[in-house]
Amino acid sequence: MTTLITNIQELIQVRESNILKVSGQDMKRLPTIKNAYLLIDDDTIVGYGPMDDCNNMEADTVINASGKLVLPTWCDSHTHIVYAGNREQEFVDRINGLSYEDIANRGGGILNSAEKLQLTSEDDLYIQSANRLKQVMKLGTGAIEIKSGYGLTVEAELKMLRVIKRLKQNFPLKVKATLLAAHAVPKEYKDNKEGFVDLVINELIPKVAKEQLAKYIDVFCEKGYFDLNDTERILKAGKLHGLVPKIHVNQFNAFGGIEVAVNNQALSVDHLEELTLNDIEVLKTGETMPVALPSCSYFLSIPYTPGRKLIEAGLPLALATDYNPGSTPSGNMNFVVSTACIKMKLTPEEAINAATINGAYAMGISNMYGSITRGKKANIIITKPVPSYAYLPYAFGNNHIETVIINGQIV
Ligand SMILES: N=CN[C@@H](CCC(=O)O)C(=O)O
Ligand SMILES: [Zn+2]
Repeated sequence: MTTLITNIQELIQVRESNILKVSGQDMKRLPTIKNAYLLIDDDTIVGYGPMDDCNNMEADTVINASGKLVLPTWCDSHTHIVYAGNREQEFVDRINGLSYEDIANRGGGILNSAEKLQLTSEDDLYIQSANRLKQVMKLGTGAIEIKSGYGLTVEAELKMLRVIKRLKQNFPLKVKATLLAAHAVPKEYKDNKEGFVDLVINELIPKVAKEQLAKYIDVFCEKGYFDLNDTERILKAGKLHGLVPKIHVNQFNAFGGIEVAVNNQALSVDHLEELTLNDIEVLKTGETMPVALPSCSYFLSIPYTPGRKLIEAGLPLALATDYNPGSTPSGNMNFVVSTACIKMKLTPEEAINAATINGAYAMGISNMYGSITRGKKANIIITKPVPSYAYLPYAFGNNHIETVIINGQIV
């Protein structure tokens, strides 16, 4: 089955060669073709070019995209969309003066979500999560990473990962699973964090690896959660079982977690709201993708990741939502792209590169997703009529998407 999209006002993020990420100055460049066509065969991009080259081309379905833009779907490389219930009461508590830390210290936060999740059946958890996934697909997300981490027991973590597996089987978009093995110290281990890290290393990681329920291993490396030694131990144990590190780090404090991640060949380091000059130097020594989560900064009123500094140091940058019930109850990549432009001073070109090809890199899938390239998956967004691609982040909060195509099919 072939689909031909014609008269595209501008085809965005066209990459002739199959590059895996863009860094530094190159992020300012967003290759496009004006007045273009795009040809899809089944689930694959097979052709594109100027309309002048589209004469007499035939297809089973023809979509006229006159006045509209076509771009690759968003690649959201950091989410926690499998969760139970919500935490709007904590939101109100923060409005009334409590901090995220105060709420965590009194047993709320991640521990609150873990309690809810442990009491929720696997089927109910699946239904709640599937609804969120449907919603983000409509918002243009065509590839997504989903973490565990609200289980905090071996059984509840496995339940989360089995739900992610079902989502992967039942939805057309690309799903990559991460074992967020150490997200918070469970109440039962309050005075025995070592014991919990031992459980993660000796039981949880081997079980998850044996059942092939995750590809990546994550730790919340942060004061009051897991320190450098815990992080190192867990990443090493994960690697021994074939899991690739991809960690939460530098959200509230910068104390060397990035170095641990880079030394363990992490695929990405995520958050980085706090960043030292040394962190930037360390990042320059490896292939780890820095990932910014601007919706989290927005929601918690914490600093934005200094994306400009990273890009000006020649580094790449990816953008993701962090969709979760505590710090970012939103999976809207369009808002993320706008907020990166408005608050982090990324140009529209940089933000779109960060949310497509670099997001795909942060999931290890940029060979097949994240750009308009022959042979890549036909995952695309067709916008409503808009004047230019800069209009997308500019007119923030509006829905500019008309059609989302995933694996060659309209969703
Ligand atoms: N920071 C750690 N984990 C999540 C938030 C978890 C929560 O508050 O439920 C995050 O990435 O922001
Ligand atoms: Zn997160």
